[in-house]
Amino acid sequence: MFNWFRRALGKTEENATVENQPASSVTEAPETPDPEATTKLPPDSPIAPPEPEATPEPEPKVDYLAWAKTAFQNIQARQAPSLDTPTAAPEAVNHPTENFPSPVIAPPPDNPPTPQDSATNIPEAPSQPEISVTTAPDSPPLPSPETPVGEITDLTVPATPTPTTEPDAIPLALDEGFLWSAEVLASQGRRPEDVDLEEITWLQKLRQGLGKTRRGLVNQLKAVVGRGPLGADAVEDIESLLLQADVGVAATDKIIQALQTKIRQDALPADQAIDYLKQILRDVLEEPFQNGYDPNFAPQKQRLNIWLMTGVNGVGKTTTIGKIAHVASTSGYPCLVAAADTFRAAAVEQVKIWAARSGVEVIANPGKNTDPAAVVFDGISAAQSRHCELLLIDTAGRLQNKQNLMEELKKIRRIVDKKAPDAHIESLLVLDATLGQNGLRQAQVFAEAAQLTGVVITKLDGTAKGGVALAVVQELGLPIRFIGAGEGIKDLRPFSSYEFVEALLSS
Ligand SMILES: Nc1nc2c(ncn2[C@@H]2O[C@H](COP(=O)(O)OP(=O)(O)OP(=O)(O)O)[C@@H](O)[C@H]2O)c(=O)[nH]1
Repeated sequence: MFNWFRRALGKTEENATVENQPASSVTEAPETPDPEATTKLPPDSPIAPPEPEATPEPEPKVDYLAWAKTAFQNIQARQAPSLDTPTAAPEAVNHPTENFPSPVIAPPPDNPPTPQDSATNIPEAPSQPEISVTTAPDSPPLPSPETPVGEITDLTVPATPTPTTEPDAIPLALDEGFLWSAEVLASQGRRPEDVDLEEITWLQKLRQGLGKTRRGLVNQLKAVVGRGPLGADAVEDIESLLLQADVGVAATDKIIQALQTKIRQDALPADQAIDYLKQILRDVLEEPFQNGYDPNFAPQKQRLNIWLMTGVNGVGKTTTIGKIAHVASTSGYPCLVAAADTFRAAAVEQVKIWAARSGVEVIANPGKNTDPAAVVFDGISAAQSRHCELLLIDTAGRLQNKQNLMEELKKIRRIVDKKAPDAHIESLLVLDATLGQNGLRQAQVFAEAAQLTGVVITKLDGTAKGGVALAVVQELGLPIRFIGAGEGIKDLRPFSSYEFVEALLSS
């Protein structure tokens, strides 16, 4: 299994750090965001006006096709069925050459994460919480490094069936989608031998999900910016395009101001203007990192991390909990779920189903209208006694009224702070991207009561336009931590502003 959190931390091998993290993503940020951080950009400023251009060193030109073929070969070799007769595992290809050698075996990811070992002998819990024990599904054996070398003949191989066969696994093929994904990864400085099929699959899903918005945006944007310096009419055109993409008024204004500043100086050709627009969107998405939020988001090892999951019903909160549990447990973080959405009995059952898919245990209290604070208390006790590193707490998405809901969230937070003072706590709001600006209003309601520290955006594979990501960052100043693009257990990944913007604007 691919360790998505190690990737987010800019590491693809043990203790190796890929030199590809964009500058803004490696700044060490204090642990808890300081809203009054001095680095806050003045409210009315456009994106920081462009620095005087230093003559950059010419970037070594990457042969993206060679890079993609090398990555493809390594992935295909890892997909090849292992045979009985072990053979020496030659070095992975990492120096693409024109006439490609026959595929070589890249060693399987080092120290692959062990599946969540679900404790079967549960210690007597002090209270009477019900603990549903699930065992991690038998993960398929990793291809042995001795997998034999074979000639590449068929460039399309079926994707390896995953333990829970994904509804729409994308077959591996060296096609346009693979090449696009490879270029996105290569341009971040990744090495072809490190790339995993899961990364390619995810990037293709993300690009598909944002395809409709991208086609609309890019074609019309190119027509507008291609006319040279932005005049009033051009600004109006771009403004309406961004608003139609759910970017929201505040983020749109900021983007337009930055674009005008740049294009007023140079009559940029359309492609360069689009590249500059990409940079502006990345700057908007990464602004929380300038204000104290850590750009690298992963549970801290050897420590209890508690992630409170909030959001109204229907946005995909339960599904998201199951998906995050899957990412965490397959990335080597012992994980537990506390079903504290006790307002709806069905919610507890639903969380159990999703957690079982990820082989993660659920702490729940049977019975009607159980006190969610008691479930949280039991969940933390269980996580502490089992030295879990990640406790996901599902909270109510709907109560009799907003006031009660907010009070309950505050009470849960007080329990967490009291019971686990040393835990690293995140409070993540789950937002449905298809709700567009309505989702933003929900976010504002939760922001204060739930002491939010981040956002998860779901349903980017549906009719979502994607712009809500920019709107929510601009309005709430919160970083996006995950995005979901499908109903499968693997359809949620840590958020990358670079990859999101490429999927939104790169045709
Ligand atoms: N297409 C798509 N559907 C999603 C995604 N995430 C969740 N869903 C679907 O959205 C619906 C609601 O998901 P839930 O996880 O039940 O939402 P919830 O917020 O827990 O809502 P309640 O179950 O009412 O508490 C389900 O049908 C999910 O399959 C996504 O990324 N893409």
